[in-house]
Amino acid sequence: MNVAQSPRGCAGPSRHGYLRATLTGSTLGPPSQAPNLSNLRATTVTCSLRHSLERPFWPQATDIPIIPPQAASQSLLPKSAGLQANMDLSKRDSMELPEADRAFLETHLPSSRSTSRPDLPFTTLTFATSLDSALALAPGTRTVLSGPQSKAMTHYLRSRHDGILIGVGTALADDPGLNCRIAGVGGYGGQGLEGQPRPVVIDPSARWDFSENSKLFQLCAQGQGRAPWIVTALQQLPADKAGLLEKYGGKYISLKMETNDSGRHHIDWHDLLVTLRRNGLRSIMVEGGAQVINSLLEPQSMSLVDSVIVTIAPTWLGQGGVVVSPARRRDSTGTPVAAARLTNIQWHPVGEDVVLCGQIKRDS
Ligand SMILES: NC(=O)c1ccc[n+]([C@@H]2O[C@H](COP(=O)([O-])OP(=O)(O)OC[C@H]3O[C@@H](n4cnc5c(N)ncnc54)[C@H](O)[C@@H]3O)[C@@H](O)[C@H]2O)c1
Ligand SMILES: Nc1nc(=O)c(N)c(NC[C@H](O)[C@H](O)[C@H](O)COP(=O)(O)O)[nH]1
Repeated sequence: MNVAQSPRGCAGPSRHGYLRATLTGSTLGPPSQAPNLSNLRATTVTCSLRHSLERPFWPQATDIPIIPPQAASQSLLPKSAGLQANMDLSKRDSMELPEADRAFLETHLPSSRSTSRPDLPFTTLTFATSLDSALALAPGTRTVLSGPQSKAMTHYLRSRHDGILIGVGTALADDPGLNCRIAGVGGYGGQGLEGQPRPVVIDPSARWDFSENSKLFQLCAQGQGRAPWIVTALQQLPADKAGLLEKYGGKYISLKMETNDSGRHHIDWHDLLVTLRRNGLRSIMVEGGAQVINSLLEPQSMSLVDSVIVTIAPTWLGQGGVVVSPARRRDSTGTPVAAARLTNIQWHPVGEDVVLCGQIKRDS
């Protein structure tokens, strides 16, 4: 089977359009732990760099394992994974990212590229996706996509940014730690909280019912992470939650947000990023989920993104997942056009995944 697709798994901007597969010969190759497609000799997927709009045309993944078994124990992990077996238990949770797996990132990171706007943080959009552009099997379902090496890469990215931003949907689904577990950063053999990013959660109506038992606050208590800043549209804040945040050095940030007819909030990304910069965050990695990413990829916001680093796992999650797919865009004649395109592209195999780095093309 040989197909050309957009990062979200589409073969064309519309049923009658034709996606120009601008990458010849660059294929992901047969995923080493692909679902059992024994009737196919090889699966070659050529990923174009354009977000198209149509629903993915991949067949429903029904009778095939949707998540290949991860290496069940450390002893199965290749040494290069940085998660060697028999590690010193005091660093049990920490990871390492070999130099060979980090050098290619350098030109896409804040230190080597400062944002051209001093009032804004350097903003990196980074997430892990399936071959059909899904972040998770279903809303509210935390789904492991990254292999151990690209997971370590994500944690390395966290050590290189002042802040890490998610939406409340991710906080509710994952109970995430949102810290960095690279060996040598604060809490993992380093000083204080050096290298630990500030978690930022967009939660307009304060839906996140966090407590001392939330993973993030447990890490704070252990000196292995920072307390979150929660961005809300509320002026009156829940006192108990505000008290818990303050206890660990976090806070609510109230920001004016537009609401649509159904009462859904829509943050102004420029306002948010200026506010975070004013609070001292010089760089932010936006990790997801899909609603956060799709809104940041809207025409009026996408120019705020300085760098894109996407981990593509060799897995189809099938229809019904949480999909990254920006809103439809049309040209002046009303014809559907690609929503966004990357430029200055680099593809790097990391373990069984491939990592795509680039910048959003300005005339996207
Ligand atoms: N694979 C990955 O890299 C990755 C990363 C993050 C999350 N996830 C997964 O994605 C799922 C969560 O994604 P999701 O899309 O459901 O939720 P989300 O994390 O995008 O949060 C959605 C909520 O955040 C707020 N929000 C988001 N964008 C906003 C905007 N522009 N203005 C105002 N408020 C905004 C709203 O309250 C919205 O309901 C979970 O299953 C999680 O495990 C995967
Ligand atoms: N890079 C990446 N690969 C994945 O397979 C996956 N599921 C996520 N998901 C990101 C999301 O933001 C998760 O909530 C945090 O990754 C939680 O993980 P931590 O507890 O912070 O380590 N990210």
